[in-house]
Amino acid sequence: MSDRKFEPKGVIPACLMPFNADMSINEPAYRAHLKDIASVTGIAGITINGHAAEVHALTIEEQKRAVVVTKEVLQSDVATIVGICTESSLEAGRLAAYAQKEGADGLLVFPPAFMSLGGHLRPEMTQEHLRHITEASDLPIILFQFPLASQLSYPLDTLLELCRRFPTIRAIKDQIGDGNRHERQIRELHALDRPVYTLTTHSAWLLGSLAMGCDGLLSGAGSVIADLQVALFNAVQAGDLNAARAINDRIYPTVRAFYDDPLLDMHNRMKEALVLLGRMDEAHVRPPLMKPSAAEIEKIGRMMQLAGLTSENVYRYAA
Ligand SMILES: N[C@@H](CC=O)C(=O)O
Repeated sequence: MSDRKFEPKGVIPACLMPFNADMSINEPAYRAHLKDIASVTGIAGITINGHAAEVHALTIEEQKRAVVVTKEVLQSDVATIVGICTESSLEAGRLAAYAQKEGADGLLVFPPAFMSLGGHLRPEMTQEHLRHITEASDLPIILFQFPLASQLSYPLDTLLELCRRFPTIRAIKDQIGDGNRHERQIRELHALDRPVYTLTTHSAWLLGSLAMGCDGLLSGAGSVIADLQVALFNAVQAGDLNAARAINDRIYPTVRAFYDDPLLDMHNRMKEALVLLGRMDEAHVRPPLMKPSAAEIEKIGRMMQLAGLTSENVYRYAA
């Protein structure tokens, strides 16, 4: 276990998971990718086993192996936040305990996907899920607040009650998708007796979201543009709107490359971008994700050019 107490705020990129053509994990490429992200000055940690790493397509053994490999690469230099994404609360508890034993610094807790069939009407089920996790581990938790449209988001009252009941919830990763609700959540989480941070993952409108008072961001796009995200966050924190808008202009073409419909291709496209930028040799995704079309890969290349990103400056562009 790490001896540092991790505070989940600031810029926390979520890494990708490189695969070989036969769909096995490309461990050397994963290690190199982690090193690239970790080389960015100013990040607060790296999230593994998240959407960006195609966690839905990783076995439990692969998720555990990813924790071990990540710790070998990052050691105690950069905080490791482990996604806990499983349909089973028992499995979630076991994964959380494993992550803590292997030295992780925090957990990113996903809602079980089957809860979309009415979980918002049974808040006690979410409490039970979190009970299993918090009894297995006392690591700081980032609770993933899904988009309203997903039917997996926690109603505001439920969210606040979860934060009151489970003191290790220290932040939410917010993808609620509605600006009105987003701002209200930020304010009400800050107003709790034990304030809870908001890490935005509204990666398609980061500037607006950060300006509402977020405490940081946790985004898959950090696998490619972590340095620009750090620069944007710092400019917003400093209240320097002109600088923030200038950085946002550099980020914007990458938003079009990664986050245009259909959203589920976002991390798939980031892999293609890293191949185009010379940071990954190959871009394979596990089905049901499928390789973007040649036309889309061409668009990704064009957007990287528009953003000014090159193999020489990627991860250093904001400097
Ligand atoms: N918004 C996230 C995806 C959700 O986990 C991202 O930007 O990668």
